[in-house]
Amino acid sequence: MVAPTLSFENEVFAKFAFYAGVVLLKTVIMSGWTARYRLPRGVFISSEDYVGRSGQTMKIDEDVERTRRCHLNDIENVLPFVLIGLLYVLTGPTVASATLHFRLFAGFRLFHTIAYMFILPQPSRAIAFFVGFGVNISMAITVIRAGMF
Ligand SMILES: N[C@@H](CCC(=O)N[C@@H](CS)C(=O)NCC(=O)O)C(=O)O
Repeated sequence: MVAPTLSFENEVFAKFAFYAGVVLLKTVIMSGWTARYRLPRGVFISSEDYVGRSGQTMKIDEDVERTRRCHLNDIENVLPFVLIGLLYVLTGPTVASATLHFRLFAGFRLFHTIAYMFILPQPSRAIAFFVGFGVNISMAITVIRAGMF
């Protein structure tokens, strides 16, 4: 068995890097998604953004706000996944168990964005959130137990 290191020699780490990369990229893309609504609609976040745009005033746009909420929800969940996941890799989980955790998190995080941005009926977004939340809790418990014993 390969020692549980943060190295691509370690299959668990390689899988973690792949899925963490996917969800981090998705989080980064949310900025572009927000801009896609802001620019054509002339909806900006701060007063200085309106300088030189005659006739445009500050306003709230539901699509911009929805995209911002989706982005914030990613930040609330993806950053803990990356941090807890790194520690979890070092606990030496089996490849099967770790892959299940990573796939569930990444898959349901992507689904959370689809449910939020395309306004799927609840509880679709709530389910997507709770699966990812459960993965983070499960990995955190594994890390805490490994540190205790
Ligand atoms: N910060 C979240 C914590 C709970 C959470 O993430 N809930 C999920 C499932 S309902 C969600 O998609 N919340 C919407 C959001 O964060 O904008 C909130 O205020 O809702």
